[in-house]
Amino acid sequence: MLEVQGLTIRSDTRDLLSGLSLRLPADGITALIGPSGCGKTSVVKWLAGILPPGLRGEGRLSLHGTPIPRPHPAISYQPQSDALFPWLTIAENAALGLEIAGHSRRAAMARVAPLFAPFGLSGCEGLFPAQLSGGMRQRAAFLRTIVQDSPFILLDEPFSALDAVTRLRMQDWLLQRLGARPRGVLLVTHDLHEATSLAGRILVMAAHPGRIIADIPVAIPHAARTEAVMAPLRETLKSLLIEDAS
Ligand SMILES: Nc1ncnc2c1ncn2[C@@H]1O[C@H](COP(=O)(O)OP(=O)(O)OP(=O)(O)O)[C@@H](O)[C@H]1O
Repeated sequence: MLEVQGLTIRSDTRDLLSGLSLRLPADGITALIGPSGCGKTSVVKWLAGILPPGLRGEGRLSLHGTPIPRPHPAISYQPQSDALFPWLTIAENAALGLEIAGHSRRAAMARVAPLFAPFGLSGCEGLFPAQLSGGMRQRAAFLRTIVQDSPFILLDEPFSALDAVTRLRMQDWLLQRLGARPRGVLLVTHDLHEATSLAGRILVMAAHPGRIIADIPVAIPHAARTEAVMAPLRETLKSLLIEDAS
């Protein structure tokens, strides 16, 4: 269990978040939804230890009850922008997280190689990020994050640039991968279908200041999450988001 307690994030002019607490179980997906600007990205950036200049965060982070520093090797992060290095090939970018974690380049490359095909990136290994579409770059960034061994993963709108079919494919792939090798995922998304089809828990944030206004467990097995079954939950989430905006 990864636990954040009493997180406050301030800019020079205001408190973006005030006293936010959340728990990320070691298994399954927790979705974080909320209106634009409520602070979702700031929460994950704080967790990843890379809050930008201009923002200051204070809070406690613990792993299985023990306080840990940020950044921490137990946590990997896929930012909203793909953050691929333009001077590295797609294969080198994809392998980078493993190399930083101590794997040799050869071992890291061998580990990422089988994932290019399922990610629709076959033949792109030797290309540079500028030669790929936005959706392809996002898949490469997802590959780089997911291939790492860290038990907790922060995904900030990881599929936002993908077409509908590729997005569904990547979502299925993520569920299968987590089924085979459980990890704790915090998924920031604006897509209520994505949240309700993937998450075991949905945290709803409100703005001014950013805070969590609902923590909703989703106990329905993934195989049973049809449109009709999940529609009432999506309506509940919509009402919470609309109530906050009005
Ligand atoms: N470097 C910064 N300096 C000052 N304020 C910032 C900085 N980065 C973000 N903010 C402010 O923090 C607030 C929260 O931004 P954040 O990106 O965390 O929201 P979000 O919920 O992830 O939004 P979105 O859904 O649009 O991605 C916004 O009001 C934003 O203007």
